[in-house]
Amino acid sequence: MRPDPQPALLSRREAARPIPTERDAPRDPQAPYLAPHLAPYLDAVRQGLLMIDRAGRVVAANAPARRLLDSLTVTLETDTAALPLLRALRDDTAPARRATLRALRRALARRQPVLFEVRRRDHTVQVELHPLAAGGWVVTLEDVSTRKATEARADAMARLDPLTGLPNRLLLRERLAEALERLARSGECCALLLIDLDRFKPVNDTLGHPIGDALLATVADRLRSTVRATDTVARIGGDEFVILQAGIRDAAGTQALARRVVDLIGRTYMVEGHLLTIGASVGVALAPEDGADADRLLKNADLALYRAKLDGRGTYRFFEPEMDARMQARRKLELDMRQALARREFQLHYQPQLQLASGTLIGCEALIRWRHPDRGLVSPLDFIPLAEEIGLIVPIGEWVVRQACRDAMTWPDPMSVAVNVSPAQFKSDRLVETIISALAGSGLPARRLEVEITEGVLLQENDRTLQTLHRLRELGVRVSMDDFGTGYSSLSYLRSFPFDKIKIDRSFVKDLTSKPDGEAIIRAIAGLGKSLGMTTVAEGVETSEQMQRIRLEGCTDVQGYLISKPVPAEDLRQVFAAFPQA
Ligand SMILES: Nc1nc2c(ncn2[C@@H]2O[C@@H]3COP(=O)(O)O[C@H]4[C@@H](O)[C@H](n5cnc6c(=O)[nH]c(N)nc65)O[C@@H]4COP(=O)(O)O[C@H]3[C@H]2O)c(=O)[nH]1
Repeated sequence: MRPDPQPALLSRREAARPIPTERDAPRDPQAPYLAPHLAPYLDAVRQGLLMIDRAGRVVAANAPARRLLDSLTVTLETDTAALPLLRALRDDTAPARRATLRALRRALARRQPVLFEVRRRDHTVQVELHPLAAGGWVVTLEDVSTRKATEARADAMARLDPLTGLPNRLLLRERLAEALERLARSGECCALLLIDLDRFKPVNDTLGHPIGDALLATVADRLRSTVRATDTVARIGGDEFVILQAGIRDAAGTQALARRVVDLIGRTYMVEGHLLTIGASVGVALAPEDGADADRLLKNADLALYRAKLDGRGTYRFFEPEMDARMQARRKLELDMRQALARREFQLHYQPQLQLASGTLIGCEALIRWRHPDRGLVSPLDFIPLAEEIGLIVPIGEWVVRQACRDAMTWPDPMSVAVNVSPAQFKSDRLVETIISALAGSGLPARRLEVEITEGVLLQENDRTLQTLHRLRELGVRVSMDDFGTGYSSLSYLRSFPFDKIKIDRSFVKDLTSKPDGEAIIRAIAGLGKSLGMTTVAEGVETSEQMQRIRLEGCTDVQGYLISKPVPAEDLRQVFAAFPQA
């Protein structure tokens, strides 16, 4: 037997009837809809309530329902047919209205509950239809304008960076999508400028986050002040900003903007009594030539930014297709490097250090080499920075320490071995444990191991770094400061930790004979070392004249091609034999 077909909400004829208007309103509009004895109960309900019978007629409506319908400028009349009434509940926006009607039609046909929202100016009413088992429907109406306004505010907040008030990555993405749509529709081009602050981290680390935050807010103001109202300035990361330049005609305007950004950000800041200088590197990608989708544009702007940083920072670069090729090469290097450890392609070379007073060799610095299957011997300068960037320096550095300790055990006591330790290794937490295990595994006494660090190490998380350095000192490992004088706070770092040794950068040794102040600098550092009880090693000594001067200026040790180039472990015996034993 076929089930009883559910009656339609309205017959065709009824549905075609126009919605009654104010003019047709009965004298007592409440009368037909609620039995007088029910009215006080249903009118007390907060929600609007409409009851629709099996024939699709509104048979009851409480007062809140009438008020809400009124607010939507829909009039309820005697004998109002439900479907035209529901149809009259429409959004002001055509697409939303079509979607609502479609959902309504489907739900009515299948007799399923349906919920939709009706927006009219600043009003939003939520309408919910529930089919009744016996036929007919109950409709609830609720004013959700306040909730909607709160949600809209929260939505807007979720798209803003709270610190600077600038659009965040999410909003930037939306604006970029709109710009690309305009590009497809009307050919209006746009540019994406990716801005990375140079030297922001040291400010944040040394002066604290409140100062860093205030600085970022000022940077945001400066960026805002230099763009047009149609452009978007966004903050998408700690010290990363983006400008989406809309409606550009040629690259000249973008170039001028990029130049302005570098100049503006590079000007001095006064933040809570601190005079600060930072810089900006900018990578630029243009749509459509550098990409017509958001991901491609962002990626290419990022490649251009990478180039700007490589070229010394404080500058801007436009994307060029060869940058992509270079990045591919970098990726290949990265892949090769990841395999190099397992394939035993790394090797240590050692460069001896000579004690000037005794004329004896006191130890060697371990310098890594990569014997690449296709490229031959690769200099650490060509792969250590990348290894640091991608964190691979941690396992590589571990291998260096273990191998260096094993090799040093074959040298005459008390010759020591010095290893370079990168900032990323200090961050990894494993450094001290690795060193303890390398010493234990090789049997090398801690006093024969030396750790060389550069200013880069001390620039990061100072307290934790100093703790690690102190732990190493407690083990008996010596700590030396490498490339002294090349950073801008070398002197202040000498006060923060009792280094055993200062290594004077080879640029000063090179200047020794060519620049008048070369001698004075070496003399000053040697004097400083002496008064602080630290040995001083001059690096990069290539001529006997340089060695002579260095001796006169008071340095204790020398290292350089004059003594020996870095050599493989197996050639060291020969080098040692050429010098008197300690
Ligand atoms: N022109 C000239 N150069 C001289 C002379 N004497 C030594 N050198 C070179 O100067 C560099 C000294 O090492 P560094 O300043 O620690 O600088 C090192 C160090 O920062 C890094 N490095 C090397 N091995 C390691 C390692 O195992 N771990 C880490 N983290 N870094 C390493 O790579 C840098 C470069 O290493 P190398 O290419 O081996 O370059 C070495 C060495 O070969 C000289 O008389 N004249």
